[in-house]
Formats: sequence, C-alpha cells, structure tokens
Amino acid sequence: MAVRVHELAREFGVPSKVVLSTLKDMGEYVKSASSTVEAPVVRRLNDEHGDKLREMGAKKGGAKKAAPKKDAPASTPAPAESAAPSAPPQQESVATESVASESNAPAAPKPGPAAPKPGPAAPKPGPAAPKPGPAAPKPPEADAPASNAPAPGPRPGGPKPGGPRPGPRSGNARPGNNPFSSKQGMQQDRPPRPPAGRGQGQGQGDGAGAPRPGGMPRPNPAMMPKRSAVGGPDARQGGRPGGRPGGGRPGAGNRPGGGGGGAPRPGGGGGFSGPPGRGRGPGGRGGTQGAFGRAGGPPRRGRKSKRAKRQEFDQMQAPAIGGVRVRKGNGETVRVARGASLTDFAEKIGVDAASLVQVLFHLGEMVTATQSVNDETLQILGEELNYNVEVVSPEDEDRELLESFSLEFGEDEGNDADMAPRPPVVTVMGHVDHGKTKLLDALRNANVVAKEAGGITQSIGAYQVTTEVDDTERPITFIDTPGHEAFTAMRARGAQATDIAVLVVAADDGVMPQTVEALNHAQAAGVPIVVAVNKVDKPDADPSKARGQLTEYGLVPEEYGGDTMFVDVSAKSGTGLEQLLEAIVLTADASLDLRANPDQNAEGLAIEAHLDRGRGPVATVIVQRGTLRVGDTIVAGSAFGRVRALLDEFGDSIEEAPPSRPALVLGLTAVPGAGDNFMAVDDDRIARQIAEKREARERNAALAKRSGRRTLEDLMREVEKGETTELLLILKGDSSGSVEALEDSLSQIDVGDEVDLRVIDRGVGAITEANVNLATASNAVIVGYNVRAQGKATEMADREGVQIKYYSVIYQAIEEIEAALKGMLKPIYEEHQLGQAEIREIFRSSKIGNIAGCMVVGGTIRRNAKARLLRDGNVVADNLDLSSLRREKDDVSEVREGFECGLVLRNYGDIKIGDIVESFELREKPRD
Ligand SMILES: Nc1nc2c(ncn2[C@@H]2O[C@H](COP(=O)(O)OP(=O)(O)OP(=O)(O)O)[C@@H](O)[C@H]2O)c(=O)[nH]1
Repeated sequence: MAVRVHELAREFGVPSKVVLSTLKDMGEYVKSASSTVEAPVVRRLNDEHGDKLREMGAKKGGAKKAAPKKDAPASTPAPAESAAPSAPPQQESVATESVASESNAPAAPKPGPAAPKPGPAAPKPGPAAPKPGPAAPKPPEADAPASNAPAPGPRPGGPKPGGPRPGPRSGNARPGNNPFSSKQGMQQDRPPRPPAGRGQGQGQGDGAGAPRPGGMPRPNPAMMPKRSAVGGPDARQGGRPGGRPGGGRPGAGNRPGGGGGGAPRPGGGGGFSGPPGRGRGPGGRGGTQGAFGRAGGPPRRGRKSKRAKRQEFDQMQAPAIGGVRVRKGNGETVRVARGASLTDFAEKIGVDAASLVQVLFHLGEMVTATQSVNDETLQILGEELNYNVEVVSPEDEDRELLESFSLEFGEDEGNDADMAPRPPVVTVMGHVDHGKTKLLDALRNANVVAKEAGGITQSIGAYQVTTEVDDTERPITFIDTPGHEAFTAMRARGAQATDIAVLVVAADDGVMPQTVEALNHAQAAGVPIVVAVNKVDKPDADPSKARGQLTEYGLVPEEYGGDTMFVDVSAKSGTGLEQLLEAIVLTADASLDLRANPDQNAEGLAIEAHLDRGRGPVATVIVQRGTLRVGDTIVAGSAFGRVRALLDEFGDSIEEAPPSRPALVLGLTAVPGAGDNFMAVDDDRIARQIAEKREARERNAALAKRSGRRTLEDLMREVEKGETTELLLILKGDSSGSVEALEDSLSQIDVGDEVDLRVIDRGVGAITEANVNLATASNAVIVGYNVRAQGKATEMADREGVQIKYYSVIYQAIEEIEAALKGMLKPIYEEHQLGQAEIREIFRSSKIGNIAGCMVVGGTIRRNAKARLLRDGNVVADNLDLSSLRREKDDVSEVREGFECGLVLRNYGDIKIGDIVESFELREKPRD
C-alpha cells in the first residue's frame, strides 16, 4: 500500500531529499528516505508535483535514473516485434507514457476515489511493454514474455481500468484489463507455462516483455512446474518473494519489480517499479520470507523450517488477487448466514479474514473483518475465490434447524379431509387519528356487551369477536395493535399473522399519507382489504370522498363495480360495526380459503410478549394450525417451556386454543419477540435445544453487529472529517411489539446521508445498569418507552453522562429523535452581504501593514464580519478578517455608507486604490 520515499525518489529519478522536501511542502511529515508514504499521499504527490519531479529527474540524472525505463523498450524490441507487429511503436508510446500512467498507479487500487479517475494511459492495452524498467536488466528472458505479448494484459501502471469497483460488480462487464478479475489475477485455467519459466508473464500478460528483474528473489523450483501460465505462476511468485512488504503484496500482474504487471497494488507499488536488480522485498503479507525481510539481492539459501516450507508451498498454491494471496476454492458451495462478516466467511473457507478484507478492498469494497456484509458482496467474494456462496436467510437457517429435529413449521399436516375452517385474523390499519383504536375498542365492547354483560376485556394483543352471517356464528380474530408498523415488523421477520386488513379512513379527512402506506403494505403482503370509512357521524363527513380517492389506489368499491367492500362506520356512535364484521367475513369467504388442521401439534405466532412481575414471561400467541393445550411443551423463538396456563382476552383460563384463537401463554422461560413463531413439540429436550440454538444464533448475530460498530475513535475521526455523524440508540419498551414498532418507525426517519441513526440494542423491561453500561461504552442514548430505569441505573447514567429519554407516546419519541438528528446536522450557513467600501488611499505602516483609507459606498462595514477584496469586479482575496477599523482615530465596530474609514485586512497587504472591500457575514440557516 505504501511505498518508501527512496523508492519514490528513484522512480522520479531525483534524490530522496527532493521528494522529502516536496512532501514536506505538501504538509506531509515524512521523516527519512526509508519512511513509507501512504497511497493517497503518493497520489497527491504525483498529481501535484509528479511532472515537476520527473522533469527534475530527467534533467539531473535522466540518463542514469530514467534510463532503465526509457531503455527498456529498446532492450526488448525483438520480442515485441515478433510478438506483435504493432508493438514497437506502441512500446515507445508506452515507454513515454509509462511515467504518466505510473503517476496514477498508486491510486489505482484505492477503490473509491481512484475509480473515476482512469489514468490517461490506463485503458490502453499495452501488453508487450509493461513497465520496462526492470525488464532491462534481463534482456535474454525477454523472448518469453514476448510470446505472451498478445495476451490482453493491463498496461503496466495502468491499473485503473475504470476502477476496481465496477469490475467485479458488473460481472462480465469487467474490463478486460482489470487486474482484479478472477479471470486474470487468479485464473487457474492458464495455458501451460513455457519452460522459460521465470521472468515471463508478469501476471496476466501484462508483464510480457518485462522479465523478472535480476534481483527477483528465489526462483523457487517448487513453484515452477505448478500452474502454468502466462502470468499465472509469476503472479504467484510476484506475490511471494517478489513482493514488497506492506505495499508489496504484489500479485497477479502486480509484480512491481517485474514490470508493474497490472499494478493493482494499492499505494503505488504497481506504479513505481522497483529498481532493476532488486527484488521488491520479500513476499506480500504472509510471505515466508518475512514481510520485513531483505530488500532484494540474491536469494538467501538459508535453511527453512518445515513449517516455513509448508507455508511457502501453500502460498504458491494460492493465487493472488491484487497482490493478496488467498487460497481459492474449486467451486465448492459455501453456506453463509445472511449478514455474515468476513471473519465468518474466512472461517468457513479456512483462510485468514484479513486477506479477505484485502481482497474486498481490491474489489473496491472497504469493510472490516467483523462488519456484516451484504449478500452481493459475499457473492462477489465467492465468485472471485471460486466458491459458490449460498447466502442463507435466517428463515432458511431456522428451517434447517427445525429439520435437524425432523420438525417443520408452516405446513398443515394431513390431507384435505383433515382441514377445518378457521376464523380470519384481522389487522386494523390507517392514518393517525382516523380512529383505529376507537374502532377496535368499539368492536370489542359491542361484542362483549352483546355476549356476556359486564365482561371486561384485557388487552392481550388480540381478541375474538363473533358475528352472525347467514344464520351462522362466525368468529373473527382482531389483532389489537393497530397500525401497520407492527404488521410490517412481523412481515420483516417472515411472519404473517394477518389474513385481512381493515383500512380505516376518516370520512372527514379522507386518504392521508399513512392510509396509502398502510394499503401499500397490505397489498404487498397480498392481504385483502376491507375499508372502514369511519367518523361518519361527523357533520363534515364525506364518505364518498374516501371512496373516490381510494379508487385511485386500486381499491374500487363494490358499489362502483369493484371488489373491495367499503363500510361506513362510526366508532364513536357504534353505527356500521355489524356491517363491518359481516364485510370481513364475506371478504374472507370470497377471497381466502381459511382452513387449518386442528388436530396436530399447535403452531403459530407470538404477537406480543412481555415480562410480567407476578407471572413471569407472558406471550400472546395466535394459533395458526393445530390446537394448543395447557401442558403442551412449546418453543417460541428462543424461549421455551411448558404451557402452564392459557388465558383468553377476558383473562379467563381456557384449556385449549384452536386455529386463529389468540391466547395468553404462561410458562415460558423467556420473553419471545413479536413475530417469533411458536410450535408445540413432543419433547421438552427438543424445545430446549431449539431455543438454545436460536438464542446462540441471535447472540452471535448481535455480537457480530456490535463488533462491527464503529468505535468512538472512528466516529470522532469521521466527525472531524465531516463525513458522518451517528446517533446510537438503545430502545427499551414495555412490550416487544412496542419496541419493534418504535424501532421500525425510527428506521424510517430520513435526514439524509450525513447523519445516521442506529439502534444498537433493544429489549423489553426496565432500563438496567447493563443498558447504561452499553450506552456508556458506545456513547448511545437510551430511549425508554413506557418503562423507567431500575435500581441504580439512573444514578449510573447521571454519573456517566448517559442520556435517558422517556416517552409514552410513540410519535413524540419519533418527533424528538428526528429533531435530535436534525440538530446533529452541521449547520448550514448562508452569506449575508453587509456593505462595500472603496479604497481611496493606501497608507503604509511598518507596524501594522497597509492601511486602506476607504469610503463606504454601500451598506455597512463591520469589524467583526468577514471581508473579501474585489478588484475590477473579481475576487482577489476572500474570507479575510479586519484587524482594525477606524473612523478618524477611533476604533469603531462599524462604519455606515457615506462615511470614510481606515481599515486593515489581517495578514493581507496586497491592496490597491480602487479595490472594493466587501463586508459579509455567515448566518446560520435553519434547516427545514
Ligand atoms: N366523531 C368521531 N370521532 C371519532 C371516531 N372514531 C375516532 N374518533 C376520535 O378520533 C380521535 C382519534 O381516534 P383514535 O382511535 O385514537 O385514532 P387512531 O387512529 O387509533 O390514532 P393513533 O393511535 O394515534 O394512530 C379520538 O379523539 C377519537 O375519539 C368516530 O367514529 N367519530
């Protein structure tokens, strides 16, 4: 990645001290000629001073230093000619351009910024004459590469064929000369290697004509017969002994000394060819010669331990990608959990995670070893390493886990004859304040009153009501958490509890943004919708407006010839409720086949769960198939236990819960999450094992997430650079549903890319010391939703300066957090003009510099404001300060139009009569 100063100096053909001083001028502190310079600095050096340095080099000792480069083509003309007739002229141009291309080379591997900056010569295929410098010393070998000349290799030092990123991502569209391509850098299917052996094929055809430099260490015979190829073996060799420490990691086509190959080495190794006769140091990372080993010379013939030899052999087997050696697979399938980190993947394929980080870096992606990476990245990495990566979703994983116990979730047992009808499960959604809660209450109460006078329902998260349709009692299950947040959160977990959605639209308000959101969610889930036009009791109610509006979203009322049932209701006065229930039943009958096998082990979903002081973990489940009975052993997410009691929405004990029946379950060992599936199993042990495995998996996932968290130092660095600001939150709530709903809503807050919000932990129950601990460590804010801090947590939070915010209304929490995020945005300043003064006279003072005698020609000149100097309408100096502003002999803070004044621009003396001094202020602009 980095190159040493003296190597840079050699490259430019100037003494090291020239490079040193140039670097110093650039503000880079570099100690000595052997200090290393990082890739971005090399790039800057090249960009800003490259030409100058090369010129100097050419003048000074051009013949001496630059000679190898310029001479090289001359020393290899024969091969080039024989290889490709067009080569000679091209070689010349390559030779002359090589410097230019080199100048970009160091930047090449840097994926982001470098990508869009294709080196001028980069795309030019110049296979025959890559970095000729090192080639010169070994002309006899030149013929070998010559035979490779036509190979489409990247031009040396031109390793930026559009940047690495697009390459791998675009699959086949990878540029042909992409040194990172699996077809190039790592290919295994290379043609047999000509006996000429060493010195040929600098990775990838690029090195043709550029034999291995004399000093290329250790032409280890062991590596010779293996892997054939144009560039193949050399690519490997390049990475091994030829590599340079750190920056070395030369690899396929990257051997710097060997002609720069594709020069994908970040930091410039590829661009700055090593001195002829000098190996580029011992192997890249992991090279057996020690990353900081000898700087060249003849190979040492010292004894090697068996282990070292073994390692070396392994290294030889390992192809290199952009200079990184990673053992490649043979197309094996590797299963990786979704969101796995490189460490996880590395473990699976038995390589070092750090090398995968590097490979990805070369592929244009910057991730840490423990950071979770997306599916696409895993696939790309797999492709590059010749593995067939199968990303396994948590659902798949869970399915497999259950399969390992010969269990299956989600399928009814038996055949058609075993199926019995089940009631529909309904979720009520709609815009805020349109009356969802009131409607749910009204439905519940109306039904209760009708049935058993005095029965008071408890909120267990769901309830069942009955209605009579065609003389039959038809039960309907309502999920009592209104709003689509919970619905979506569950869907995100692959759980779908809802059969039908009731979309509540207030007749006086019509369709609103969340109405549309809700209907989109329902439609996306393929859930039929019944529209409840609510608040029809209101004088300004206009039920037909909602009908008309919803038609535009594909919900056409039956009365308009569509197939969506619209019912006018008033949750307040109770009108239309029976019709609504009927509409639900009819819609279910018309569009769904709601049947389940009641005679099997129960399966379903946990829709709510919390920790009850007296009763321990309690969960509301909705049975989807089978029948849940007291005494059953169940596993729900990572909780398990034997059902101690089942309660219905009246708080009454029930013995069993058939399909679609919501029930409160007591007896679990832990609180499951909303949306977790549950199933009854025959054996306690199985339940425990499944729960434990799930818990371990969750823990690992959480750990991976946490370790991927940026450290405070990272954060500070980023803030300093003005890159991102992040707000970390820990959410605690009274139930898993509310926590999930809150998290889901928070994730939808959008304040642009500058600021990030991340929930690093969440849970049900009081805020504990452990929460405060985590918040302290990660500088997070704790949000308590309907919960309080427990024990010493408050004290500890005060001591540690951890902020705890309490809320009992979700929207308030969201609003405040959104405001906080906006507060974290850097202020936007806008310029505000104050006035202009014309310089009429200049007084020179040896003490305070040039004093401008001015006339304020417009507005006001203010001392504490900023100033700029205009000459003939052009800005000649900006962002200046006034060190003094005087009227007559008095210091003043401002001078208005029409008055004369004397002013001094701080640290700026280049003023002329007739110049205009403009005074302006930067005012903070409130964000919308
Ligand atoms: N006049 C009238 N007012 C109603 C009706 N239904 C609900 N309201 C009122 O509308 C307001 C909002 O009702 P909620 O049930 O809280 O609405 P919501 O959709 O659940 O609101 P959020 O929970 O905030 O999303 C309350 O003041 C209700 O009393 C109705 O049918 N007629």
